[in-house]
Amino acid sequence: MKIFTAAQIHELDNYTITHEPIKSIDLMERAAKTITRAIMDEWTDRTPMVIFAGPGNNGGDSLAVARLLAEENYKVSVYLFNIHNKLSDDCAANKQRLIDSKRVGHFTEVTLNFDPPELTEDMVVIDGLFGSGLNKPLIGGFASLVKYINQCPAKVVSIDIPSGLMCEDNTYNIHSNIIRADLTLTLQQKKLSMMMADCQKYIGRLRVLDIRLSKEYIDKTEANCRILEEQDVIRLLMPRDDFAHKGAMGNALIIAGSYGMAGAAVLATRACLRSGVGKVTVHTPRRNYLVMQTAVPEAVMQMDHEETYFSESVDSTDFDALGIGPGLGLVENTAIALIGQIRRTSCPIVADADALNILANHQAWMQQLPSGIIMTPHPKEFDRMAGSTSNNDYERLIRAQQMAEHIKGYIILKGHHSALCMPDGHIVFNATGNSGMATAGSGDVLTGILTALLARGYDKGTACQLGMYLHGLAGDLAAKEVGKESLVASDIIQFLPKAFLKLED
Ligand SMILES: NC(=O)C1=CN([C@@H]2O[C@H](COP(=O)(O)OP(=O)(O)OC[C@H]3O[C@@H](n4cnc5c(N)ncnc54)[C@H](O)[C@@H]3O)[C@@H](O)[C@H]2O)[C@H](O)CC1
Ligand SMILES: [K+]
Repeated sequence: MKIFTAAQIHELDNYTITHEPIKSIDLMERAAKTITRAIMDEWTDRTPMVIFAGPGNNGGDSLAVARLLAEENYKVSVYLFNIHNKLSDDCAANKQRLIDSKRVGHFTEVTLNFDPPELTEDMVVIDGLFGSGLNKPLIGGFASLVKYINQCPAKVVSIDIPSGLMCEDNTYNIHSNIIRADLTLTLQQKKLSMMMADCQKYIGRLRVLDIRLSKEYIDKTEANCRILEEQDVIRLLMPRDDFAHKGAMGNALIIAGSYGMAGAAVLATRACLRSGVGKVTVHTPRRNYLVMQTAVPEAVMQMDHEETYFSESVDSTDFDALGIGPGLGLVENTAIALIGQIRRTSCPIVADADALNILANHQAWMQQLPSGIIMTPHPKEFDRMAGSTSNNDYERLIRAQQMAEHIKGYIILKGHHSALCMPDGHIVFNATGNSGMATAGSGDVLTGILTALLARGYDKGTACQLGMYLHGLAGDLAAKEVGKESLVASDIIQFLPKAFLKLED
């Protein structure tokens, strides 16, 4: 699914109106019918509905919904906020339709003073104050109204987007003046702010409603951000040749583990082996020998000269991909070996965990990274690498996007919806995964998967998309079996085969 900007959404709206063609008021009616059906799926006509409508088309939608619910025998009270005595045309038309229908129990047009109704637990508030046309933070009377709604015990449904929330950047928003919805019914496409973990508290549960806006516009319009879906991923899968032999299926090298962190090497290596690669070699400190041989007998061992840490870069000419970083530790010898390794490696590289922490500690090295490098930081690792803390998830995302463009690399910012920032500035959000995967070792597994896919011959952008999707999907399948609370990183590996099978089906 493409994620359009507020400006593009507006264009999409207009394009639909002129090309379908359909009158804008009829399009609003179509949207309102879809929204009404979604509300009726959730609450019966015994639930009193209180509608707060704004002066624009979001308000127009909600007035139409009020009328349609009343026609379905819902008890409906409506407050239309028209403090500047200026309604959009379709909002004004829907005000008239609502008055004419005579079905709505209570209708107040607020022009000056507002006496708020009592909102009780059994009620549902429909928030149609502002939608994608919001252009500045809410203040004054609207801010007070938002606060009043937020502290009431009623359930809150937002139409299109919680009022007060911007579609994209909320850095300079006033967060106390944003509706905290229980359910958001967004129209046609998700908005960028809906992908941010720190905006989830406003959005609540999210449903995307298809209001049949122009498919032609959606298909032909370039979007900077998109959400990865199963059908996209299935198209990315390479078939496995029936006559494949291990030599042709890729040769991966994992450099991981230090004394006390052998587990990270085990997880990355096992995940790599489970992701379709022909052969995996793991380079790790001597003392990990027994652990590795026992835990991952399928892997080839390559022992470092040192007992407890990675000390010297190795020849990687025979390998098709390198995964480096899990459990590596931060000693200075390792740091020097790491940059040496990155410099002498010509195959694709995945750098994770301590590889990223080392780069963060040696900012000058950040400028020397080979183009095409793949880095998989979680937010804290990213902030360390970027040399600054971001105030919010949007700011961090934009920084990651800029960094990916600058170093011409791929950055997978891990999180609620992991975001892949590509060297050309595009951002791809992952839709799989769950909170149970926020557990030690989960990132090491991703490193292993990515390294395998690269070695197997996927190009970097494809490997990143496929890798993060499979990682999340395996986590979702694991969570179904063991629950999110008990999920550990090994479970993700255990469910990788089922994740591949699901895509291949
Ligand atoms: N494309 C679609 O999917 C469809 C969307 N619909 C609905 O239309 C709204 C967007 O409507 P629009 O009229 O453009 O904007 P709003 O209703 O969000 O508000 C515009 C209104 O508010 C003023 N304003 C903006 N910011 C503030 C502020 N901080 N304080 C006070 N006033 C503010 C602005 O000047 C305008 O007057 C979309 O979300 C959908 O709900 C269509 O109905 C169907 C197709
Ligand atoms: K709204």
